[in-house]
Formats: sequence, structure tokens, C-alpha cells
Amino acid sequence: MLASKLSSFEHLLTVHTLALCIALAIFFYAVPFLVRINLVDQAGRHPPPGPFLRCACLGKHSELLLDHWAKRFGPLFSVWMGNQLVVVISDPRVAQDLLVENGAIFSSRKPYFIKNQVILHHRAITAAPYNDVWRHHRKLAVRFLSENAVQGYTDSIEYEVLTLLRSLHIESHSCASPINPALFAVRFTLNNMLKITFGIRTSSLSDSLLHRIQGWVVEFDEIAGGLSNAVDFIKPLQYLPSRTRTRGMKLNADMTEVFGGMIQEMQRRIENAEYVPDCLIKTLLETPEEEKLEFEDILMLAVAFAFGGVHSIAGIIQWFLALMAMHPTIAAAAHAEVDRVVGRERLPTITDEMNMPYVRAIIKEVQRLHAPFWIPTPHFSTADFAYQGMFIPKATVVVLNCWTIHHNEERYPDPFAFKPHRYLGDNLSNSASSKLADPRKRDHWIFGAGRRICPGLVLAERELWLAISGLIWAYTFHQVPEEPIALEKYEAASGRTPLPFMMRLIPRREEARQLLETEKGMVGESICGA
Ligand code: HEM
Repeated sequence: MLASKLSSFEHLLTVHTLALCIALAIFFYAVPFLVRINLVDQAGRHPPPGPFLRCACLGKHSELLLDHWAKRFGPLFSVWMGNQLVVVISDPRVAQDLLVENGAIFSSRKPYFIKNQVILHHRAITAAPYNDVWRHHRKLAVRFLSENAVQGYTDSIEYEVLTLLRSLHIESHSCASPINPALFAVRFTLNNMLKITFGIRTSSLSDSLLHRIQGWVVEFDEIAGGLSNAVDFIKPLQYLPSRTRTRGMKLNADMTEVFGGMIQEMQRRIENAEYVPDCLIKTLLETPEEEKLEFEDILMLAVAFAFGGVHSIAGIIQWFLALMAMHPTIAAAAHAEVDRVVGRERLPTITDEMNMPYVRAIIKEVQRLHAPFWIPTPHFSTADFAYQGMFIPKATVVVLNCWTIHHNEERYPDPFAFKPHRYLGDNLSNSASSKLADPRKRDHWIFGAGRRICPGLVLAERELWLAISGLIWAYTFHQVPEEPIALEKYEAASGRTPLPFMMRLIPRREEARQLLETEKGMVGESICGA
């Protein structure tokens, strides 16, 4: 009896010892994957300081975590996301030093698996590594987004502003009912992009193209991952089927079907000498054979325009509307300015812009407080680099921490408050401001920095000016008492749009009402989808 008890005790001991050994082995094997790696260059420099533990992901509001670390570790810190070193820049001077002055090293993109490989196939400009292919595609895009090109789009954007103002009026039953402005803002920006890219526009708010592209952006946000997906640092996972990968492939297939079909149709029309309006895709299709882009490159350029230039601008318009409804005194000052400079007979135009500093200041303040991307597309380094005694190895992901920069107490006193006054006296366009020699004087950083800076910023500025000044001219903005707007929460990890909200828009004067109700000039427009 005693012998058998001893033997089962020994057995138990053996099992426990074995389990302990396995646990210890796993622990020691896993530890290097849990804590930061002590990298050091030949001169003994270490990467910028940062959290001791590695992260798998940063969570929903990653900008708040980055802000927390920036306060703890300083303006240049590093964090390990799995096996990827990420360096985070939270100061304008450091951003200028690394992304601008040393753009030759800090301008590539990491080949993120889902986003850049599965969905964008390394193309669409934004996914391309820093090389001659990227240079070529970016040059093509810039031709269609330059100051001159944007000047040529201005009449067409003004038409879309009128459509926006009128459709808000009509869909709210002559402003009798509250309205959620989100889809209206998206249609405004999408029409501008579609005209530039394909020479077409959506015919109504129920146009299937509008809803399809809207769906792509939501899907892209959900699956593309922010700074990292597990598949990016556990490479074998890339060879296994997964739901995210299937969704990514489906998204790519959808985009290929819709935009690819539109490109093929345009090709057919060109070959049959049928009328095709001037646009980006037509130019690319008519390029001489030796310089012609591959079909997929043309497709992905269209995707880049649709993804880059639609929800970002539409998001700012939504934030603007929500903020106006919540700050009647600021709205009243904007109304006074538009009345003084523009009067009652016409909508504001681009020639009014420099005479309306308060409205310009409102736009910049909305951009600062509600940047569409708190973490702009990360850059990727292509060589080892030493900076202020710190080591940034080749193949480091480099992130501009817009949240912390935009909430810097010294640069923007009372940084969480909506205070357009802070931008009075800033007469520079976003584009001119991004080129200032002293980066601390820059208005804000929503368009990124360096060689990958958003090529669409001049167009974005023009669209925002015309849409926002037009909205101020036409409407007063009101909250719906039963459904107060909550600004502290927002859609998507990026902060691109407020949560869906309802508001009331009231035409400001008889002249505005007449303009909103007349059909003159709205040829081919079917606002209600009839
Ligand atoms: C308010 C509106 C917009 C915002 C806030 C915005 C923001 C950004 C940001 C932060 C980047 C990454 C910059 C970097 O890597 O440093 C970017 C890149 C890009 N944006 Fe925009 N964007 C806007 C409008 C547009 C428009 C209108 C287009 C045009 C069609 C556009 C097309 C692109 C493209 C193609 C890239 C990739 C550039 C590259 O990788 O070289 N964006 N944008």
C-alpha cells in the first residue's frame, strides 16, 4: 500500500517536474519575443528609449497610447511591435530632421502584408517602396494634382458645392427635418475625385458607385491594420488561409471589378473613337506604348485617388458641421465675415479666400483638432541612421505622432479647445506652410511630411475652402436638442469622422433659399435619386 502511494507520488512529481521544465523552456524561449531587443550600433548607440515590453497591437485609440509614451519617453521614442522596431516622432523639429532633411533614408514603406501586399499589390503610390516606380507614379499623380491642375478643376468643384448645398436642403425637406450630413459630404468629395479620375460623377445619393466605394473604405479601415497586424511579424501566418486575408483579396477583387471595368470601358470607347472626357485614366490609356503603365498600375492609381481623396476631406467637412452646431458664437463670427466680404448675391469663390481670414482660421483649426489620420501612413527607413546619439536601424517603421504634435500646449495653448483665433495672422496655404524652414511654425501636420507628403493637399485645400465657405454662406447650423452631438467619440481608429450625428441646417436668408431651391444650372442632377 505504502509502496504504491510512493510510486504515484513519484509519478506526480515527475509529471510536475516535466510540466515545470516545459513551462520554463517556453518562458525562456518566449521572453526574447516579449521584451525589447537590446540593439546597439558599432558606436555603442541604442535605439530611442521606449517601453520595455513588446506590443502585439496598440488598441483602438492608438494615438492616446503613443501620446502617453511620448510624455514618458520624449519626442523620439521607440516601441517594438512584435519583431518590428517602430520609432515615433512627436516633435516638429525631429520630424523635419528625419522625414524632410533625411528624406533619402526615411521615405519608404514597409510591405505590410494585408494592406500593401494583399489589397494594394505594392502599388497605389502609397504602398510602393521608395524607388523609381514610386517616383514615376507619383510624378503622374502630381501632374493631376498640381496648383495649375487644381485651378482647372475649380468650376467643377463649385458645381459640386452647389449640389452639396442643394441636396442637403432637399433631403431635409426644405430643412424642416434634421439630417445626417455624412453621405452628402462623401458624395461631394467622391464626385470631385471621379471627375478628375474618370471624367464622371454620381447621379444621386443612392448611386450604387457611391455606396460601393463607401463600403470599400470601411472595409479597408477594418482589415488593413494600423501599425501592425500579427501576420506582419509572425511570417508563417502569411502562408495560412485567414478570414482577414480572404476579406483583403475580396476587396482587391471588388476594386478590380468596378474600376477595372470602368477602365476597360474607357479603353473601348477610345478605340472606337467615341467621346471620352479628359481625365487621369484617359491620359494614362493614351500614353505612348513604351511609357504605358501596366493595367493594374492604372487601376491602383484610381484606387489611390479614391482612398486618399474622399473620406479624408469628407471627414473634415463633417467635423466642421458638428463644431459649428456646437459653437454658435464662432459660427456667427464666420457668418459676419462672409456677409461683409461676399454679400448676399453669390456664393464665395476662391478669390475671396485671402479676404476671409476667420473662415480660413476655422478650417485650419478643424484640421488641427480633428486630423483625419492621427497616425499618418508610416514611413520605413532604408539605411542605418544615427540621430542625437541614438541608433535608428535600417528597416525601422517611422511614425509621425500627429496627436501629440497637435496637442502641444506651448504651440497651441489650451490645445483641446476649438479656438480658430489661434490661426488668425497665418496667411499661408497648407501647402506653403508645409514648406516653412522652421517646422515649429507650421500650421499642422495632417498631410504628413517629407517626400511622401500627401500629393493631394492643394486639391484638398481647394475643396475644403469652397465647401466650407459655401456652407457658411448658405446655412445656420443647429444641434437637435433630443440628439446632442458627442464630439469626444469618433469613427475608426484614425479619428477620421465623428460618430454619426443629426443636425439641422436652416437657409440664412431669402437669397440663400432661392439659390437652394432653383434648378438653374443643375443639368443632369437627380438629387433624390429619382
Ligand atoms: C484632407 C485631405 C487629406 C488628408 C488629411 C491626407 C493625408 C495624407 C497623409 C497623412 C498621407 C501620408 C503622408 C506621408 O506618408 O507622410 C497621404 C498620402 C497620400 N495622399 Fe492624401 N490626404 C488628403 C487628401 C488627398 C487627396 C485629395 C488625394 C488625391 C487624390 C490624396 C492622395 C494621396 C496619395 C496618393 C498619397 C500617397 C503618397 C505617397 O505615398 O507618396 N490625398 N495623404
